[in-house]
Amino acid sequence: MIEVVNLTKTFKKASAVDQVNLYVEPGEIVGLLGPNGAGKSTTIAMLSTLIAPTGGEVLFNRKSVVKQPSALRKVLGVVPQEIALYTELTARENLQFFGSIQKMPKQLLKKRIEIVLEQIGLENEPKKLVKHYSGGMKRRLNIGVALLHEPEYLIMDEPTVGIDPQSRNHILETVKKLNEQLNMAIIYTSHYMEEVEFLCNRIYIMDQGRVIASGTKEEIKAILSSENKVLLKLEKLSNQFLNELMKQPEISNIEGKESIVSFSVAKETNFLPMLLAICEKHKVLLKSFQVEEPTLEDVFLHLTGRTLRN
Ligand SMILES: Nc1ncnc2c1ncn2[C@@H]1O[C@H](COP(=O)(O)OP(=O)(O)OP(=O)(O)O)[C@@H](O)[C@H]1O
Repeated sequence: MIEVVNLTKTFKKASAVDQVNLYVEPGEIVGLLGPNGAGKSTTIAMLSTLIAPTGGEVLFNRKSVVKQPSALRKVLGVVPQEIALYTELTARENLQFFGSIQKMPKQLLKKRIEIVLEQIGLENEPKKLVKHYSGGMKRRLNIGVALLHEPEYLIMDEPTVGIDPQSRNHILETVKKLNEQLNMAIIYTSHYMEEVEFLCNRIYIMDQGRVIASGTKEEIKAILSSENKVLLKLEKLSNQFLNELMKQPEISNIEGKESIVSFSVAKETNFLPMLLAICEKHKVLLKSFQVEEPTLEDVFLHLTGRTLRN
């Protein structure tokens, strides 16, 4: 098990990571969710022994990683946010190169390269140079490099940023397979709430260097268990209608865009008579309405007053 205890990193007095506590058990997928600058990359840089903490500890099987980094390094793969590949080489040549600088035995490396190429879905691109790859293919190869030594824990730092939807789905499916078939533990950082919801068993939500919520999806959403989100589809949005909604004390987080309006309301509130009366008053035609359970995005908004992707 990897444990992070009161982990802190300060850059020139500015706190990038502030007293973070988290753990990852073998075989689970843990999500680190947070907006840009939340401290996710800095946390995993310390987790993967790339930078030293200012305070706190990283433990692997109860032993300090700072004092003894090699035990964790042996079982850890890291997929960095930046693509680090040789573009004048093929995928196989890149894997060959990265395997040999890790001093992997020749026969083992040969075998692992074939397995990894299949895992990342690049087995049918033997002659193509990486410079001719799409962004998504490069990301897949970047993941492949981290898989060469068959890690038990894999850290992935925003692996789907800036790639096409097809490659994104491929990466998400690969992550699921690695976890389900090989029991690999994955630490997955993202600012895409849907990815974290789809993949992760447990989630840590970070903001401004701190963990502001953690637990299973259900536990985190239970923070808002007293509220539902209501989505209205109108024929046409009017400002008077929105203003009148904003005056209602029982509803909050009102947003209106084009013909869609959303707001939060306490679960036990019977808001329909009030809503229909406002529609009637402002001659707004209500085409449909939907009551939804809260999402992780709603929890983030509730805790910070901001959206994840602003
Ligand atoms: N080497 C550094 N020197 C100074 N400040 C840094 C350094 N690395 C990170 N920071 C600052 O620490 C804070 C956290 O950054 P970090 O990259 O960990 O966030 P993040 O959640 O990974 O965001 P992103 O998704 O943009 O990578 C930011 O304010 C960032 O500017």
